[in-house]
Formats: sequence, structure tokens, C-alpha cells
Amino acid sequence: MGREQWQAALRNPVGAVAAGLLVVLAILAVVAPIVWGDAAEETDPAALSQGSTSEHVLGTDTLGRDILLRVLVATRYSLGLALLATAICVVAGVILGVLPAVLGRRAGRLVTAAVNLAVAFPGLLLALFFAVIFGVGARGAVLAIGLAGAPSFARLVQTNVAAVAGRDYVAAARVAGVGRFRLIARHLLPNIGEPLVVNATVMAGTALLSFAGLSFLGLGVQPPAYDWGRLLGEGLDRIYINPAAALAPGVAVIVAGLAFTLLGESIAQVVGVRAVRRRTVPEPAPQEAAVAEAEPDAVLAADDLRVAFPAPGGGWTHPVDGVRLTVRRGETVGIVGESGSGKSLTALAVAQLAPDAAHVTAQRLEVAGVAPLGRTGAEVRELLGTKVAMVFQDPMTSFNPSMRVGRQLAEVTRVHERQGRRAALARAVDRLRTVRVPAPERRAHQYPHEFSGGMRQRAMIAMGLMSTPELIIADEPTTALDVTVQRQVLRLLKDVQADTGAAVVLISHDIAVVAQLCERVVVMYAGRVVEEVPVERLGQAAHPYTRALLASVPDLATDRDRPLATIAGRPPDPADRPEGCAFAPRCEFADDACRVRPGLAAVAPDQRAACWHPRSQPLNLALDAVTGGQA
Ligand SMILES: Nc1ncnc2c1ncn2[C@@H]1O[C@H](COP(=O)(O)OP(=O)(O)OP(=O)(O)O)[C@@H](O)[C@H]1O
Repeated sequence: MGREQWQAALRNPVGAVAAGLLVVLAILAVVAPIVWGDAAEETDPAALSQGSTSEHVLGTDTLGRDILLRVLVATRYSLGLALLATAICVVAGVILGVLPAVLGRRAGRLVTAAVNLAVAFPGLLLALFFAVIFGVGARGAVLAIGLAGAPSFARLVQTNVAAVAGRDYVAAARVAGVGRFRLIARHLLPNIGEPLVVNATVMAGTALLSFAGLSFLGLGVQPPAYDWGRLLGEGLDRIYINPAAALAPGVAVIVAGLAFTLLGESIAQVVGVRAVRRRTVPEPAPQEAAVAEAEPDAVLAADDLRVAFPAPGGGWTHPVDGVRLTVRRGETVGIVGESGSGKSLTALAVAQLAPDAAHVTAQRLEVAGVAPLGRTGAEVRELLGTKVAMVFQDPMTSFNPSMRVGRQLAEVTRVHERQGRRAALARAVDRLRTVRVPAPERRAHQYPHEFSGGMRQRAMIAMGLMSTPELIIADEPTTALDVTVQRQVLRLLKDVQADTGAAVVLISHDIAVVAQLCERVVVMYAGRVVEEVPVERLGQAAHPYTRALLASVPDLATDRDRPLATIAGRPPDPADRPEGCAFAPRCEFADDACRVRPGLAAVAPDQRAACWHPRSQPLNLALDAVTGGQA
């Protein structure tokens, strides 16, 4: 939580009153035992079990001790024990909550199931259960209350970790080879801190009430020590003689419990408001029967790459369905296709970042000389961490918002090259300079939200350059940017590619963008590659789908009074693809032959298309209009 949010929470009248009360209680907890500690222990045989008098405002107990002083002195013990129990609850909850992210899938599920089971038990029942196990006394009660609250806290952590784990910056850290524990400590926990702070505050109030309950039942603090719960129990025996003896500790418990809970609620409101504000700103047949020979200079070689997900009604769907893709060293390849054609999943599968539920298979997958399939996550991170760099679509979510940009960049070399903090930061500044971020020294110390969109995207590219990547995968890197910044970023990618010799895979739904940067275009439709074509041969595209994509790009000569060309129909759902050619239902040339699925076949040197009726007539296409005259 930032300073602004604390200030906003305290501006709220309820939050201000709660915070004021907590300050008073904290002062009492420190001062009361020092000032009145001895006086509260003094017995007065002449004033046993008295009601209110001028000497003893709230009366005395059975040994003649002043009740008001005892209630004031008990503040330290009551609050201390409640906070200790809260700390145990938070620590145990966080550990249980992040375990599923640290352990493998099966062990993680077991922990989740155990936590869910424990959450189903009422908290007080669990506390009593633990109190019996740990024994009667303050220590047992602290452990009992702390552990009884842990399951619900763990569930909160699990839910929040799961939400954050899907963000691009976590994927970026994973692809950079950041280990699980560092990932949790640096990227996951800091970003779920807000709900945890709110719940810990509310939990402190609950712990205070539970503690008073256990002490009242005789299971908590034992004599001669005393807390509010114990005083309440003693006072209740004489409630008809001196009601104040029971009411005073009762009021203290309620006031302190309310103060914690209301402060937590006020913080929750402020956090909620900010969250709203943030949102308003802006087994099929193989494609190729035989595995082709790997090209010796290939930095990426995928054959029959498939990504499957369990289908809702049983079975599997294959959004990526037998992709064959080769990218040579230093080459720039564009992957295009409509939304849902499987471009991003192909890239994620290559970088070993496919979602957990995905099942990735391939007859061959080699990335920078490494065959990642079948290896453990740690091995893949070790082997590929510095060789593959990812640039994601949304530069806002590609960075961890709670870490300075320079530190995030530096993390790559600190993890992989065991570089010292200073040297890593110096390299981060150097890379920011390389990608033309102005004033890189100052910028390195800023947070991602202080960067503009284009600058964030350049910083993302700089992150990829912290080591020497052999393959840079850029997934829609310019979609969220305006046209001018888009050009700058594309030009930068091109320069970086020329300087480092890295191969670049650029994913886009916009064939014009791909044509600006790439040497070769791979066109995907319904999870498969339907055409591979050098960019200078786009005018001789053979597949009707590629030709339709090209025809839908407007140029300066496009008649503005006529509707823009579109491709009729919709791509098929991965769970319901037609037999044979998936494009046939939208294709004007389809006939009976298209009931059988075509494989990729050469139509010209370096050009292959998966079509029974490849077109040979040159398109009436001013390539400059498509390429924008090359960036
Ligand atoms: N986690 C998932 N679970 C189930 N199906 C998924 C999952 N992620 C993606 N898919 C399926 O994979 C298909 C292809 O997704 P992918 O993100 O690769 O498409 P894309 O071509 O990159 O499109 P876009 O340009 O919209 O990102 C989606 O239409 C969806 O049906």
C-alpha cells in the first residue's frame, strides 16, 4: 500500500476514528504496565470485591485489586497476544497459499484440497481443537488462534496468486529464467500485498475477540497473568455485585476489536476504489507425414507442434494443430492470421510458457539448440533463460508494477550470470540507452507506470537484450501503440536484429505490419500453417486465405466511399473444425477435393501453401502500400 492510500483511508471518518483508537491503545500498551503495573497488583484486604468508590472508580476484585488499573495494564498482554496470533496466521497462511505455486501440479492440488477442507471447519472449532492439542495457556492459545485462521488466509493468498500468475510480467520473469522462490518473493507477493494487509488488519480484530473467548473459557491466559478475557471471566462471577468489573474488560475487547476491523474495512474501501479506477483507464492427423530434416542454421525448428486443452464435454481441442515452423539464425519471420488462429499459443509453446492446462507435443521442437519438451521447468529455464526473449502485447502488464524498471532488467543477468547488483544495473542502463530511452540513468530508477506505452515496450525489448538472445519472440508488440510509436518500435526491433544477429519472430494479425519488418511470412489459419511466403512474393500469394488477408489491407488508393474488403464468415471453433481444409467453408474455390485436408506443398522456391487450388495469378497489389514503403 502506498502513502496515498493510507492517507485516503485515514481521511475517511471511520478510518480516522479507528486509527485514533489504535494509537491510544498502542500508547496504553506501552505506558500502562510501566506506570500502573505495580499498583494493579497491590491487594487491599480492606476493600475486597467492592463496587465503585472514589478510590477505586470501577471497584475492586476478590483480592481488593483495582479493576480499572488491571484493565489498563492488561492492554499490552491482550494486544500483544492477538498480534502474535495474527502474525502466525499470516505467515502460515502465506506459506500454505504459495505452496501450490512452488510445488508440482499434483502436490499443489493436494495442498489446495487440504486448505479447502480446513476452511470448511468453523474457526472457533479449529481453535478449540488446537487449544486442546497445544495445551491450556497463553502459548497454546496463540498457536491455536493463529493456526485456526491460517486456512482462510491461505485461500485468499492462493486466489490472489492465481490471478497475478497469469500476468505478462510473471511470464516475462519465467522466460528470463527467474526461479520459483524468487518469482514468488519478487513478482507475486508484492502484487497481492493490498488484500493481505486488509485481511491481516481484520484478522487482528478477530484474534483479539477469539483470545478473549478462550481466556474467558479458562483455555487462554492462566493466573497470575491476566488479559481482558480473563478479567471478563472473573468479573462475570460478581456481575450482580459490581457490573463494572465485567463491563470494563468487555468494553475494552469490543473497542479494540472494532478499531482493528474498522481500520481494515476503511483500507479495503480505498483499495477497492483504486482498483475500479485502474480498470477505467485505459488427435488429428499430422500435417506432414514425415519429419523434415532440420536446417543446420535453424534457431527454431518445430515439427507437428500441437497444443491441446481438455474440452468441456470430454476429449481434447487442438487450437494449435500440427504446426511446422523453421526460423533460421538472424532471420525475421512474421506469423499472421485472424484472432484465434493459434499464433500466440504457438509462440508460448515454443517459449515453454503455454498455460498449465495445455498439453504440448511435437514430433520435434528445438529452440536455440535445446529440445525443451520432456525437460523439467528448472532445466528449461537454465538452458533457455538467456537464449529466448519475449516481448508481449500489452506493455502495461509486461512489467511488475512494484519494481523499478532498472531492477527488473538487472534481474535477468543477476539470475543467469550471477552478476553483482551494480554491474547488472549498469548493464540495464546501457540497454535502455541502446533502445533509445532518453535519460536512461534516471529512467532506470522509475517505476513502469512512469513510462509511456512506447517507452515501456522499448524497455521490454531492452530486457530481452540484457543477455544475448538467439531468438526474440514479439507477440503483437505494437497493437497497443499509436502509429508513430508503432513505427519506432518496429524500426528498433529491426535495428536490434541487425546489431545482435538474433532471429525475430513477429506475431501480428496485421499482415501490413509483418510485411514492414519481416523477410518471410507464415500465415496461420485454424491452428495450422496454410502458407509460407517470402515477403517480396506476397504479390504471388498462393493460398486464397493469404490473398484475402492482403485484399483486406486498405491503401491510399482504397475508395473511401466503398466498404472495406472483409473475409466473409468466421474462423471455425477449435472444438468444431470441418473435416478437410478448415478454410473451405469461406473459400470461393472450394470443391470436393477440399474435403481432404491438404498438406503444405511447394508452389515456388521458398514458397509453400496448403491448398488443393493454389492461385498463380499475381495479385494487383502495390507492395509499398502493404509494407508502408518499408520501415
Ligand atoms: N487457456 C486456454 N484454454 C482453452 N483454450 C484456449 C486457451 N488459450 C487459448 N485457447 C484457444 O486457442 C485459440 C487460439 O488462441 P491464440 O491466443 O493462440 O490465438 P491468436 O491467434 O494469438 O489470437 P489473438 O490475436 O486474438 O491473440 C483460442 O481461440 C482459444 O480457443
